[in-house]
Amino acid sequence: MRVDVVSIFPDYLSVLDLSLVGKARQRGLLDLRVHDLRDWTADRHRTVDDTPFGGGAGMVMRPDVWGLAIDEVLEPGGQLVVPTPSGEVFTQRHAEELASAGQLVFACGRYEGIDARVAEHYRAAGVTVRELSIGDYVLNGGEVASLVMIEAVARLVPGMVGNPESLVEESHGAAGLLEYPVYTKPPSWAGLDIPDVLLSGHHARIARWRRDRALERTARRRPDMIAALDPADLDKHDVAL
Ligand SMILES: Nc1ccccc1-c1cnco1
Repeated sequence: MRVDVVSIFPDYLSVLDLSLVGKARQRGLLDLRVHDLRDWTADRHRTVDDTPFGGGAGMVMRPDVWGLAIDEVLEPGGQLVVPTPSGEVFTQRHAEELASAGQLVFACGRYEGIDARVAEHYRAAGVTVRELSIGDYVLNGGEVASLVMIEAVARLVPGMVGNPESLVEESHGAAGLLEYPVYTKPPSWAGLDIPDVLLSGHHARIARWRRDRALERTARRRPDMIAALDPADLDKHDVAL
């Protein structure tokens, strides 16, 4: 998979040289390229933004500069990802969909955003354009959101992680529930012991305990996920004793 990131702060993406994504690049599993949007400007000041039509505070990123950059970087069949607070909220489902693309181009907007005609232009040209938010909070730009999405997508690329079983995300995937609490040695710490059932060696009871804790935690923290559970799946969480 090829991933391109276009930003006015390309150094922000240098963290991608580390860890999982860095290893994937070295192993040729991921072709990651970072570009400075200003390389597609023609003026002395390398201008990428201007005042908004209709007035208002802040600046808007120019469509002509973005168009030159995306025209050069986007391959046929590649998808355009525009991190934006006004986008669909990014979920594991989006990560799975994006992981099957041949190329992803992340357009990192700053200021008040990118001129709306950019997304409109590429959609009209038949390009899949995904305007995605990573959550309801304000960031200064799309770089951090791109890092989040690139990590979520890259780890799904075949060969990226050693044990494919670990890809079935406990918190957002296998059972549609949040992860149950986990414990490791020492068995007693700060006057706190681990639940006895986890020492029982009774696997069915352990599985039941874990399912119950996951259901409790999900009901308390993410009632929306409980509401989204397919009743037919509910028996998936049931464990015969
Ligand atoms: N706040 C932002 C500003 C610029 C580009 C993306 C975002 C964003 C993405 N997900 C949440 O916020």
